[in-house]
Amino acid sequence: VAFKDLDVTVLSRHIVPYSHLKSEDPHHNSSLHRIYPHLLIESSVTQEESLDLTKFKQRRDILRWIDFFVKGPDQLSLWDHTTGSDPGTHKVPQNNINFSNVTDVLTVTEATVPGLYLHSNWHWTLTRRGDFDPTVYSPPTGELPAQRLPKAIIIGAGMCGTRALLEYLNLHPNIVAEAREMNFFNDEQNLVRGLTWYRASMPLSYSDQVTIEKSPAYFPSWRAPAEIFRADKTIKLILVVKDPVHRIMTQAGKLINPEHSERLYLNTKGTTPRVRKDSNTVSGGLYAQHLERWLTFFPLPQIHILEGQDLVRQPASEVHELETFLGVPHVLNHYNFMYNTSRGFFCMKPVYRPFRTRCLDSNKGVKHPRLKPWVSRMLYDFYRPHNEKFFAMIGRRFNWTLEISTL
Ligand SMILES: Nc1ncnc2c1ncn2[C@@H]1O[C@H](COP(=O)(O)OS(=O)(=O)O)[C@@H](OP(=O)(O)O)[C@H]1O
Repeated sequence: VAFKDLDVTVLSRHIVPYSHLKSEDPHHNSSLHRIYPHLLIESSVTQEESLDLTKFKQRRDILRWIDFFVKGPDQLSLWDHTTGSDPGTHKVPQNNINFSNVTDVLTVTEATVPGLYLHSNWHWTLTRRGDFDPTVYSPPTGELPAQRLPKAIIIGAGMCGTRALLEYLNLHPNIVAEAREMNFFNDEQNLVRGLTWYRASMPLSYSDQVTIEKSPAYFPSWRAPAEIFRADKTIKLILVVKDPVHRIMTQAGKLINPEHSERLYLNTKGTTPRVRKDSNTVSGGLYAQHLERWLTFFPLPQIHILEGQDLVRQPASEVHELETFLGVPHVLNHYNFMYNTSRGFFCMKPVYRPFRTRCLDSNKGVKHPRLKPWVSRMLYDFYRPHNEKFFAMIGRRFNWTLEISTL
C-alpha cells in the first residue's frame, strides 16, 4: 500500500506554508498522520534553504517521490525515488523502519536506514505520537488500513460550500475524505468501471473511520440517486444549499470576465430579458426539483441538509451536527476553525497539527460581479416558488430573500 507526498512539514525557524507543499498528486490530501495518527513525520531543512522559496519549490518535487508503505501497525517502510528524474526506474530497495522499539523520536538518516538516499540537507524525523494523544484516535488494534466504499457522500449542491465542507470533515480523525470529485454515480464512463474501481480510488481507512467523497454533480443528476441506492441503501447523504441567486453569483465569479456573466442566467434575445431556464447555472438552484428525485429512493432523515452561509459563518456548530449525523465522536470544535480576516473565511487548524493553519484554495471565496437591481429582482421572483416548495419538502426555511441579500 503506497502513500505519496503525505503529511510532511518542513520545520525550520520559518515554517513554510502548507500550500507550498501541495503537489499535483491527487492523493495529496490523504495524509499519513490520519492513517497513522500515532506517527508524526517531519522533514527538516536548514533555515537558509527554507528562505529561498524558489529553491524550495524544486525540493517539493523531491518530496513527492518519497513513498511510505505500511507494513504493520508499528512498521513503515520508505521507498525513495529521489535519486533520479524518472521515479519508475530509480527505485532504491524498500527500507523498513520498525517503530516498536522507538519510544520517542527516530531521526532517519542514511546511516539509520542503509541504502536510503537522502538529500544531504534533509533529514526525516519520525515520532511516535500514540503516547501523546491516544485519546484523539488510535486505529483498531492489529488492523491494517484498507480502501473502503464511502459511508457518506456530499452530493451537492455545487457552488454552495461543498469543498469547504469536505475539508472541514476531513479534519476529523474518524473521517477520511477522498479529495477528488469522483463523479462515479452520474457518469456512464465511470459506472462501467464498476464498484471495484470506485473502491480502489478511495483513500485508506480503518474500519472505525467513515470514508467520504464529494461530487456536486450527483445532486442534479437523474442517474445518481438510483445508482447510489443500488450500491448502498444505507449510505448517508449530505446536501449543502445556499440562496440560489448567490449560487449563480458564485458561478459568475468563476468566469474569466465575471462582468459578462449575464449570459449564464439571462436570455436577452427578445424584447424583454428573461431568466434562462435552460441553463445549468439556473437549474442547479432548483433544489426542490432535484431533491424530489432523491426522495423517491432515500427518506429525508438520511439526507443531512445544511445551509451554505451557515457553514461560512459558523463552521464549528455545523460540523458538530454532522458529527452526530455521521455517528463519529464529537472531536471538532471552534479551536479547529480560525477566522482569516484577509480571506473573509474560516481556515482550518488540524487536530494533530494545530500550529498549521490551512485555508481553502484562493479560487474559493472570490469576488462576485454586482447584480443590477432589476436583474436581482427578476432572479428572486423566479426562484421564490421553487424555494417555497423546497422549504415545504424539508420542513425548514432559509432566509433567501432580496431584502436580506447582499448582492
Ligand atoms: N472556509 C471557506 N473558504 C472559502 N470558501 C468557502 C469557505 N466556506 C464556504 N465557502 C464557500 O464555498 C463556495 C464554493 O462552493 P463549492 O466548494 O461547493 O464550489 S464547487 O462546486 O466545488 O466549485 C464559495 O463561494 P464564493 O464565495 O461565491 O466563491 C464560498 O463562499
